[in-house]
Amino acid sequence: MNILDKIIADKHKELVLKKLVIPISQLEQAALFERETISLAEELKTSKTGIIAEHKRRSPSKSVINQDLNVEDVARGYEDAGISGMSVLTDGKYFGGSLDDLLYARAAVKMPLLRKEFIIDEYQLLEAKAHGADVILLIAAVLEREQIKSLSEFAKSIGLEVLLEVHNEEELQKSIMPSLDMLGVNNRNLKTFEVSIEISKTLSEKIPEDFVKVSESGISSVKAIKDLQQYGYKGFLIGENFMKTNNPGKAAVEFVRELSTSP
Ligand SMILES: O=P(O)(O)OC[C@@H](O)[C@@H](O)c1c[nH]c2ccccc12
Repeated sequence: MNILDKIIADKHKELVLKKLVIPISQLEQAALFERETISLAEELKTSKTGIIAEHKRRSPSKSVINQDLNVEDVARGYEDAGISGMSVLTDGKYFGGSLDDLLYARAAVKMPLLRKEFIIDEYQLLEAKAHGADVILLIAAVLEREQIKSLSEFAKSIGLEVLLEVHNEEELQKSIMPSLDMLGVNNRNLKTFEVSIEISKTLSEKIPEDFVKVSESGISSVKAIKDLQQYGYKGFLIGENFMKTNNPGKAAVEFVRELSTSP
């Protein structure tokens, strides 16, 4: 079993248990369920930087990244840096995140928030909405086309935007459909952890024009972003590069400054 298979097997178990504790009706009654969501796709289309900064305590590939920070401080720091949106990892077992992280980030900032999770069930979309997300991630590597269709359509029906993540051409071809808002190319292979931003470059021309293109993972320099912009990318998902510092907000400010002053 590769790591992705393990994560998904655990997710199935986790969901069975969660549903016993918090029924769907309770999620739908949450105050945040009524909140009007904000569009990340629109933000990326008009933004100069297009950075989506992530809150990530640890990961299966790097183990501990940073366990000492407060998610509200990180969120405020990112927002003050003028980034386009924030990604909040909510998986507990492998990434040290939680739905509470999403909730606290929501309480701290106004910018669009992405629930970064391994989504396999509509229940997780209701959770995302109830905890203040604006956008959800769907990972093509773990979903059939029919699942991508039903999950993305359900997300849209409750006002959530959809970022679909692919890592190769086959995943891209099976996934293209109108209910997606943004197409993300993950530069990291989730099964082997190998990272290369060349993947974003190669796949860029295969992505239909009407999707906002996002490059994800392994981005640590302004040069990489300048390069990717040449390939039509509007969004850049950055986690570790900010989270490994003791002040991710400050790291983001410096990065944004360099990006906006570089030719
Ligand atoms: O820390 P990085 O290399 O900047 O990567 C961020 C983000 O792209 C990565 O965390 C990610 C991309 N897709 C995912 C799917 C699940 C978990 C995590 C991810």
